[in-house]
Amino acid sequence: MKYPAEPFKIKTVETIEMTSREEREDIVKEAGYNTFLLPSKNVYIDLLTDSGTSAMSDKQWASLMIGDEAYGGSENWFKLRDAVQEIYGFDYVVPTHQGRGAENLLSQIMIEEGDYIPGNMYFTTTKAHQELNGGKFVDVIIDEAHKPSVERDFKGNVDLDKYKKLIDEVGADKIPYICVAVTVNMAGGQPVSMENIKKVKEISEKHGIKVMSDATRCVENAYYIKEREDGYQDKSVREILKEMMSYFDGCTMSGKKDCLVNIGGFLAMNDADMYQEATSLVVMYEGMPTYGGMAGRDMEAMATGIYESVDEHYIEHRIKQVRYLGDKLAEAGIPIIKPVGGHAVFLDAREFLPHLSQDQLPAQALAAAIYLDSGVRAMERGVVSAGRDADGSHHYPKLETVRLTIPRRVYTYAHMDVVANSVIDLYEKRDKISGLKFVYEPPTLRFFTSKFEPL
Ligand SMILES: Cc1ncc(COP(=O)(O)O)c(/C=N/[C@@H](Cc2ccccc2)C(=O)O)c1O
Repeated sequence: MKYPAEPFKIKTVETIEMTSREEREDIVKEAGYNTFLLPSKNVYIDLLTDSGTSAMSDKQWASLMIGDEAYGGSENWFKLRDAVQEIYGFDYVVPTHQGRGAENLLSQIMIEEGDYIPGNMYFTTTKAHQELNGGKFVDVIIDEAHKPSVERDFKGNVDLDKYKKLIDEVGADKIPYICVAVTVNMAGGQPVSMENIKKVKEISEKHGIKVMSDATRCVENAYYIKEREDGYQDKSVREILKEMMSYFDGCTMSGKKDCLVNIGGFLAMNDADMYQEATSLVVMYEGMPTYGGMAGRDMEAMATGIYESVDEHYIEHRIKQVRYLGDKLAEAGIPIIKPVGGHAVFLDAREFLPHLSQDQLPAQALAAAIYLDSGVRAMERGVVSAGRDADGSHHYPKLETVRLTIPRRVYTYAHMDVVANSVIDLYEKRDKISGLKFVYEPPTLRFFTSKFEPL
């Protein structure tokens, strides 16, 4: 079915309020035209992120009642460890409070000053932790990933020639690992094919380079392999996911996405020595290696969510609900990144607002305009998110986008219609949208807390 009905019935509801246009003008000004700084109570449909915003199932809520809050050896820890071993296939698991906790551990363990970390397009926190430990991120994604209107089945793929060229240039001994994100968030939630993962593994093994994954949205990636890659149509998403992860030496996981929980994450690996290092480090940052910054109840909920995330009906609806919104916008001629990704529809702000240069912060301006128009909250994924280069100038990314990020099991198709209608109405009066300028800019990860004013 092109757009399947929600494979769940609603048992608990959380009412959402609609503000007036006049109220939103004051609210967005108070938030410095930064959607991260909007009070949740003033947001009608919240598409800021799919991180930590999923609806938990009744079974997950029941998990909270069997939280074993023992400081060491919590029963919930063993359930989480077993779930990771069974669904992803890694031998060792170190729990962390969320993805950044795992990125911190991995970067400290694997990276030395002057190392190079190739990856399929940057992600803000991943790159920040790599650089914090003296590493230099090198983008080895295929060129098409930086071209919004170019359609490819697997736009998240690694460009194998770029990867091999980097190895030849800097030497394999300066590359502790390649980080393959599945899917690629900043490219528009674009997947990586199984064939590409296998080839990356082959090249890496030849040079003694480890292959790590940012597995944050790996179930969505597995669904695209089932849908688009020859030889996988008759396999279950669960089987595809297991095969996919078998080519990695380990992964960082933000459980707040595909694992369907509000908090949680882990670092997984197959190497016993690396596990030993990680367990001695985790106590510094997250707590015992049997809770890693999570309560027992959260570990239980995550173990349950891991099993639910590979349910065929759940993941089919998840992907196709996002596609529904993307298709509606594309049919109306709205410029979006194509093909539609797994977790969000990305508006091409450069095409949407051709009268604004990147210095006028088009994606930030468009996100603020959408909130003003309809109370829908989106996220800027352009020059503001990209930050500044070492010489202090803006880092101008090729992609200047606004991300409409769909939480899992939260909204219905009717909400998608509200979002689509608002964006389409705004597009018709897009020339009225003015640019923004910084009035406050923090030194790192500026998109979270910067404040702006209309030009
Ligand atoms: C591919 C990938 N890898 C790691 C992480 C970190 O995981 P965590 O520490 O948040 O659990 C994330 C988090 N993505 C969230 C939240 C976010 C984070 C930074 C800037 C904007 C938004 C988002 O995309 O909305 C991710 O997408």
